[in-house]
Amino acid sequence: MRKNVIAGNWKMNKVSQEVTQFVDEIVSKIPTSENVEAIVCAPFPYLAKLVEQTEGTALKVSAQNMHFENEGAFTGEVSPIMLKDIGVTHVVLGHSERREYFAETDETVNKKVHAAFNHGLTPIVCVGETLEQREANETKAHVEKQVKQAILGLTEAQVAETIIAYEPIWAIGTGKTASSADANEVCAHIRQVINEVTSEKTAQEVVIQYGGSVKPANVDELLAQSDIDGALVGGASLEADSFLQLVEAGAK
Ligand SMILES: O=C(CO)COP(=O)(O)O
Repeated sequence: MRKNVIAGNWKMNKVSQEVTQFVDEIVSKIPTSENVEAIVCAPFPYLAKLVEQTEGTALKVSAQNMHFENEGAFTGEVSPIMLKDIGVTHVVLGHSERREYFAETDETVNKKVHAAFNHGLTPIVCVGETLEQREANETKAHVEKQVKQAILGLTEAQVAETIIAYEPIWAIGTGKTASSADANEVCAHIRQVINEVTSEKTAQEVVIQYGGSVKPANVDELLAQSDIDGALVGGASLEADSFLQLVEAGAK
């Protein structure tokens, strides 16, 4: 059975003292259930400290981006080797904010997914449509293209380990959540695409999260859907109490 992966994407929020306080408040309370995996996706300056603070606990630490090269003249970038070196386990790739503001493309996402696996990091690959695409009935075709490009060239075992986050762009930070049925329909389509590219067995193993205004009040209904296996959460992951409630919902 697939577990729920609840990942809190802090985006560009929190300073050192807030990071420490967050961890202190929740680390001993994170459920150790086999049904759930809890991850915080923090800004680069706090990753090493977070890895130390969460050592031996059920809370995992993710970066929000990385470069695909191992090293070199890429001023301002962080490599997969560096993330692995400090003990980070996951990396968010292709978030819509990176695609929109930082020229991330399906091609660079694919390179980064390969780099993640080459260095033992688990990628959380974000896909999702704009409001215009949804209204033009292009959601499934768009998401299908993003997923296919992201996993291009991976082995079936790597596809099975990839976490996919379906985040409709119009639902991010807007308070608008896709209805659980609509979200599930797209997540089921993603699973079908993976089935076509790999196999039914692999498609059944892949964790597919929903993201976009997830909060304690709507998480149960979303997680009850057949093809939603967790959530990638922005705003509601910033408060320790609210993040903990989301993880507890995932553990049920
Ligand atoms: O972008 C998101 C997580 O990556 C979603 O953000 P919100 O939960 O704030 O809508």
